Amino acid sequence: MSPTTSAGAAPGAPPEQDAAGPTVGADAPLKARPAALARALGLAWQAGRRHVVAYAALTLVEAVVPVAAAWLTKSALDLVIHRTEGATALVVVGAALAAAGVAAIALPHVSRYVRQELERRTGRLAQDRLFAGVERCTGLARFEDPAFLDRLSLAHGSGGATPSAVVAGTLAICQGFVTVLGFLGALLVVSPLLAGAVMVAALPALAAELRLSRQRASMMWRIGPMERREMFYRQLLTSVRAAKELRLFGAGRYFRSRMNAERVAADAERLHLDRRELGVEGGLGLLSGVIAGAGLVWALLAARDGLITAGDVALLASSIVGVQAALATLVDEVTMAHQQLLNFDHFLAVTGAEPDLRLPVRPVVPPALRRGIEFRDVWFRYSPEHPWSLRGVSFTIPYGSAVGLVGKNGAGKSTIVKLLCRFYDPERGTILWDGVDLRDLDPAELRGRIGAVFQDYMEYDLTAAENIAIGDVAGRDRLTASPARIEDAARRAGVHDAVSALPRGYGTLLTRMFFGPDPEAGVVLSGGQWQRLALARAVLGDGRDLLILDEPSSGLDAEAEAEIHNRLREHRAGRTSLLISHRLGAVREADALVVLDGGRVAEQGTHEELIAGGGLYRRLFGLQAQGYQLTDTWSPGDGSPAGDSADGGASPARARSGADPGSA
Ligand SMILES: Nc1ncnc2c1ncn2[C@@H]1O[C@H](COP(=O)(O)OP(=O)(O)OP(=O)(O)O)[C@@H](O)[C@H]1O
Repeated sequence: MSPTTSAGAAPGAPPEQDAAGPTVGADAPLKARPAALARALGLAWQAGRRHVVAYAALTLVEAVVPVAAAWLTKSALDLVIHRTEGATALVVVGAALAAAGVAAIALPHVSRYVRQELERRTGRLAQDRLFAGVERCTGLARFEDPAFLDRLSLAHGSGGATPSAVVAGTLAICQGFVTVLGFLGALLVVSPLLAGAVMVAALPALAAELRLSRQRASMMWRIGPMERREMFYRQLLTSVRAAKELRLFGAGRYFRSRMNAERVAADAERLHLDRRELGVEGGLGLLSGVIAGAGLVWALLAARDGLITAGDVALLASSIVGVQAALATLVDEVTMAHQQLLNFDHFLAVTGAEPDLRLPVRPVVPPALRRGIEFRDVWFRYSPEHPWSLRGVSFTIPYGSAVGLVGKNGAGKSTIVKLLCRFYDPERGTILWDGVDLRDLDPAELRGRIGAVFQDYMEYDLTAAENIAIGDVAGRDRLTASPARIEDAARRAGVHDAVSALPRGYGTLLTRMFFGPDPEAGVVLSGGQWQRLALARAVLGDGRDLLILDEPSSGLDAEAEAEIHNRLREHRAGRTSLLISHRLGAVREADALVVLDGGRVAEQGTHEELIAGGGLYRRLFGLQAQGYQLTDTWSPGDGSPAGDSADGGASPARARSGADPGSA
């Protein structure tokens, strides 16, 4: 299966339409789906039923108030001018009018309060659902798919606010309808013709606004990649890691101009749409104004001729303004809800996406490793557009033995590690865990049996203890490793002394990010100390069947590296492990070595066998050993014991992480 297609899709097949929404990675949706509306309302309902009900009740009352106020004003005027009733009626109407005024002032505040709480609740629920959806991506391929990343950022932006905005929008639409109907009723009483004209003017406005909202959603989709690139440059310009190089190379200005260029391009798209909106909305506003003006002139003339009363004129004026205001709100709300729903589709696509890796219907719980792990004719590429990274790789990691993986940069070593952890599936061939295909195992269970230090290990902005405890997360809300286990892992990784010497020992925060008044609150570790912490994390889970060490000591000084390797050798004793290092001296003692070249296994055997074989390994080893000779006696390729000397072999080289031994 290709890593970029949905689970179960054949390589090269079009992406699947998932049940919950549009396909992850598909084009921008342009039609709001009723299913999306139902899901958004459902989410808001789950987040806060009482708030939805209260908000609905308040909205309906708000809808009726202006119509009631207009009728009451008309009645009051007619009572005053025609004196048909006594003072009591006037007092009642006046009191009712005052109550309507109070309601008109107070209700928006109350409903805003309710709406804000509803927003917070749905926002929390939506965020949790979104990240649960992200967690369902058990592999890595989705995180390398730009279309998915765009969808994710839009989903993040829209998911939290959308359900409550859709509830508010739907209710505002209902409110608009009630208000419009009330005023139209009033208008019909005074002038059916005018009522018709006001209504007809509103329909093109509705259609135009809907069209604009589709264009806005599509524009947001188009500028998504620009915004992501802009964000990348922004983060780069403020990142501590990048600061050294940016200053040394004077590259800050270059990245600033690229950041600005992205913003300019995105803003040009926004401006284009804003202009279109201005034209359309300005034209529609003009049309409404003409209708309202004509209606008022007619009403004044009709009142002068005695055809209608002064109260009717007041009612007509309120109704025209009320209908147009309600229609404008209606149009705005429909547009807004439509746009929110289009964005909500991204949320649904992420939360409803199938897992990126095919999961077995009845996953096998991986048995404790007893025989070993076998790569059998494994072919893999990161996507159909990429070249093969592994081409028919076959080798075995026998139970209880240490296998070293060596090869030049790009040979495929880290790719093998990623396949072993099942971050991707091979396109052809199989990886067997005691004879069981990795694809038949539960990925979480499989990963629970593996301890690993990755080449690009993480540095968490947490305490030292937490940085280690993350290596064995059992609970959902808290880290469960005991202080004794954490300390034991730190000792094995040779970082206990350094951590103990920190201002607050294991409780020291390893970042200056969350700064405060306390200078001891956070410290910054050296690269090698961070690497040791990553190592401690990997060796924390004691019962793990397989230990993977991808360049575990690249950042350490020579003495520290020797010490760490001794400790790790003790820790590995009798365990199954896969070691990757460009420093061949660090892996030569492995039980077997697998040499990769261009995604193929070039040779396999013990250090002695490979040296005797005179192939790639011998050449690489010779080149490294040459750099460490006290006397210049080694000649690459002659296989003389000098290369196998203590200096040439066992002493750790000072190559940096990722250095190509071929170019040492
Ligand atoms: N995420 C990725 N997407 C696309 N191609 C990738 C990705 N990761 C690695 N590759 C490609 O796969 C090939 C093997 O890379 P890999 O990282 O496995 O090599 P490596 O032997 O670990 O190299 P190094 O010694 O430099 O760490 C390379 O050609 C690389 O460009």
